[in-house]
Order: sequence, then structure tokens, then C-alpha cells
Amino acid sequence: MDLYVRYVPGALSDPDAVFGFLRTLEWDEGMRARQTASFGTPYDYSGRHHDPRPMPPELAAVAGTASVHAGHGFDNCLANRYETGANTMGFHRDSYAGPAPGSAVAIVSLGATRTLVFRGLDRQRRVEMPLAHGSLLLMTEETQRHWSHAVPRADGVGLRFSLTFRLSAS
Ligand SMILES: O=C(O)CCC(=O)C(=O)O
Ligand SMILES: [Fe+2]
Repeated sequence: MDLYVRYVPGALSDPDAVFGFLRTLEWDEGMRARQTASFGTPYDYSGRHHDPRPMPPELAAVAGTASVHAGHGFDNCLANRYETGANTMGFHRDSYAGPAPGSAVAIVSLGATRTLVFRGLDRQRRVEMPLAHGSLLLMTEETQRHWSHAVPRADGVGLRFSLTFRLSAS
């Protein structure tokens, strides 16, 4: 299957404010590769359990923007903090055990541009997508079935956050 994702540059009206807000958050340092924080309906990720925590208004507003593009709401936000280009995310496919069938996963990027690499499960194809400050990327369930994605190491790159939004099935 061809890669079908939708990239919306400049999706956020005030990305600098969201970036500033994210800098004030407390981050979970339990993962070596990067730091995380979870809001809304918990979504178990990399075998880590998150307790339910309400989405702060700053993130609920971003979820609202993502909803307009996705055509459905989002009730979970998993935030990732990549302090430097040495912080990474390995190849994986997002699980649909929790999310509603047919719903999209949205990635909102703040701060330094990092490249999201898609790799076909046949390992024959590779597509690189640089994700800019204030951008939104939508991925479908179908995408997850045929492609994995990763945020590889990048030299000389500063702080970057990603917000991944999901809609839970129940
Ligand atoms: O940080 C990113 O852009 C990727 C995030 C991601 O793939 C995830 O949280 O599942
Ligand atoms: Fe992912």
C-alpha cells in the first residue's frame, strides 16, 4: 500500500505559546530515549501505564485544531520531549488496541524540526517527512498496518516536542 498521510504545515495559530506551555510541564523520565507525559483517557504505551489525567486547556485547544482536520475528536494526548537530536523514537507501529477503529492518530510538532521516517513493512520503501514547528500530521489505521515510523537521531538539533492525539474506542 502507498503511504497515505496528511501533512498540514502551520496548523497551529500560536505554536510558540504551546511550545512555552510544554516547557513548564513535568516530564516522566522513565524512558531512556526521550521523556513523555500523558493526558486524557490513558493509552498504554510501550508497556507503560499512565493514570488518567485531565487534558489542560492549552492541550485541549490543540486537540480541537487537530479534530477539525481529522473530522473526529481526540480524548488522549501523549506528549514526547526530545531534549536534543540524541533523543529518538525507534521504529514502531501505533497500536489500535485502544483507539477507535478507523480513527486517525495526529502528531503535532513544536520546536526543532525532526524527521519522521516511514518504512514499509516489506523494508523496500522509505519515506522521510520533516515535521516543522506548528505542523500537524495525520496518519490512518491503514498506514499503521503497512508502515512503521521512527524519529531517528539528528545531529546538532535542539529541543522538540511532539503531541500525539488519539481517540479511544470506549
Ligand atoms: O515524535 C514524533 O513525531 C513521533 C511520535 C510517535 O510516533 C508516537 O508517539 O507514537
Ligand atoms: Fe507512533
